[in-house]
Amino acid sequence: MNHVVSSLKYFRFLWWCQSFIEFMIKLNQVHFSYGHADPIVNGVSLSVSRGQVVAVMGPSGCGKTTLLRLVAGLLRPSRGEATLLGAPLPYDDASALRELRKKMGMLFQFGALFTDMSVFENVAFPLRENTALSQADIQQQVMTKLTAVGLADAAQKMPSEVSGGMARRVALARAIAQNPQIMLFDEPFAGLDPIAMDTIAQLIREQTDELNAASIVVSHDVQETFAIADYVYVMHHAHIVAEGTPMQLWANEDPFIKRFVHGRHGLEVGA
Ligand SMILES: Nc1ncnc2c1ncn2[C@@H]1O[C@H](COP(=O)(O)OP(=O)(O)OP(=O)(O)O)[C@@H](O)[C@H]1O
Repeated sequence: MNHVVSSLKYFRFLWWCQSFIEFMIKLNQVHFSYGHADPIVNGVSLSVSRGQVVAVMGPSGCGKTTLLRLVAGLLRPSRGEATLLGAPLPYDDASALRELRKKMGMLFQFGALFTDMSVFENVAFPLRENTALSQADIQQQVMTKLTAVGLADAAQKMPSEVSGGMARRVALARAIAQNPQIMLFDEPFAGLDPIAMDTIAQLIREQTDELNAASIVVSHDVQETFAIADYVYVMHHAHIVAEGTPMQLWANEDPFIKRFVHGRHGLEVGA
């Protein structure tokens, strides 16, 4: 009897472990090119499990944003497979894709705010569009997110009345308004001062932990990104050329990785 109980405990333990290593995002040998041009993403595999912040870094033009668009299902791989929440992306089923996107929060590089809506309404927008929350719940959720990005006082301002850095934080609050399970951030630190950068980085970490979500951060900023990432992929010329924990990449002796990680980040594609 004891034997059976301990076996059951063991299987429950395995199941518990599995829930932690479950991949929320998985790309398997994904290829993509725009039209007939050279591949922009060439045989890329990556995975992100629950509660992980994974960074994709690399020089300008190496294909990072394209990779994020492939994860979001905005682009379809020419070869390979993209799996989200355990199932292949349903490219041919628009309504399934729409439902899936409701579980995603995306902050894209040029994700502009709606200029004719207040900061509050910008953050409320996805909640009004995609949920049946009451006005009171929307009010509470929006103010929670605005407080998290340090902008509760700016709720009634219009986008034209806030600075560029503040607008970016509003866009971030909007991206996480629905408590998404998958969060995709394209250059979330661009145009921010060091304090705001730190706030945003910590917020990405905290939201990922609180929601037990899976986040991908695309960034050039080694310091901020390494501070919050569990795992990092480095892209160059459409390929993943290195991967590991921030500590492992910090210690990587490859000349390209050393150059990227330890200083001169402004590498061009041909570097
Ligand atoms: N819609 C498009 N049509 C054709 N080519 C594109 C398109 N979008 C991006 N590209 C090209 O794909 C390559 C990779 O672009 P991508 O934006 O993915 O790079 P990135 O690594 O995110 O760059 P950055 O760090 O500068 O944002 C670039 O050469 C770019 O010009």
